[in-house]
Amino acid sequence: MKVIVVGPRGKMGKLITQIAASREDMQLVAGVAPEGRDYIGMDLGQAALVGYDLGVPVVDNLESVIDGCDVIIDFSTKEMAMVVLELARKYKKALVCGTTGFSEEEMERFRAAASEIPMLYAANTSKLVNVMNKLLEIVAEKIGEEADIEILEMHDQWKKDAPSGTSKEMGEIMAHAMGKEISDLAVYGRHGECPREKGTIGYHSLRAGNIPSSHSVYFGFMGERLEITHHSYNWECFARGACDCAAYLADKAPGFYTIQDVLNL
Ligand SMILES: NC(=O)C1=CN([C@@H]2O[C@H](COP(=O)(O)OP(=O)(O)OC[C@H]3O[C@@H](n4cnc5c(N)ncnc54)[C@H](O)[C@@H]3O)[C@@H](O)[C@H]2O)C=CC1
Ligand SMILES: O=C(O)C1=N[C@H](C(=O)O)C[C@H](O)C1
Repeated sequence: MKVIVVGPRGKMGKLITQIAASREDMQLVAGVAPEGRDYIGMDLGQAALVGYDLGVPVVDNLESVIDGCDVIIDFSTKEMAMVVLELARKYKKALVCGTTGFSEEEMERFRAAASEIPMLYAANTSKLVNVMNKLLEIVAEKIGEEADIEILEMHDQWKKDAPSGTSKEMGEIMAHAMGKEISDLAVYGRHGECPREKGTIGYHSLRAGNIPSSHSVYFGFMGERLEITHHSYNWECFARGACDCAAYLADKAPGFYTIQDVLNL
């Protein structure tokens, strides 16, 4: 499978490049970085600190290399992801997008592209987060109406979006399990709102140092609470998952795929 990585010097892009380079089922064909970066034209292996040359370049124009790939892996910014999406559609290339921070309209563009290309969107490519999502679905279905539900997520100081894509997805999963729409339940940054409004889901975001990612969901009852938590120690679990998603698309027809399909959850 021939792979292009967008943002190969980013936290995720670098790891994805390193992991893809180590996989026998993948061949990297280029990295795509923003115009003006001093590593444009450099070997992708050097730029992404793989430790050896890959014999393919980092370019600043996706369109100049897109013909040579089977799949594009995008963990960049919401602006660049939209550019990548349109080019993937134009050239009929499979796309894995793990970028977060999109509006509902932008998410709809990913779903629309699925009639033309194999499209996999995953706000979180960690296996254990997606197992946690299954647990949340069960718990919300059983006790969601009774509990005060609060989501707390922690990330590094550089993260561009809040709340995290994962926490938004967790809220949606729980709302659906309760037969509701998250737009009717969500309260962002609850502090200040007292007493707590019953039947809502609160979101709390904390940004500090280089915390890779933590998500906790609290189900508050009278006299007891249930907490379900995932911590990542670094970003490797997400990068491995991203490469598994790309490999999953190898023989797929156009359609909208999710990490749940990849993990068979
Ligand atoms: N789905 C998942 O499991 C995960 C998703 N993410 C998401 O992935 C995204 C990236 O996260 P990080 O790697 O931490 O960010 P980062 O800031 O370290 O990397 C972003 C990369 O995108 C590149 N980029 C920006 N504009 C570009 C353009 N016009 N052309 C080419 N490249 C461009 C930057 O040069 C940079 O290398 C975020 O939205 C984050 O929330 C992060 C971790 C896991
Ligand atoms: O930016 C990150 O780091 C992460 N972003 C994703 C999100 O917004 O949920 C996934 C994971 O939490 C890491």
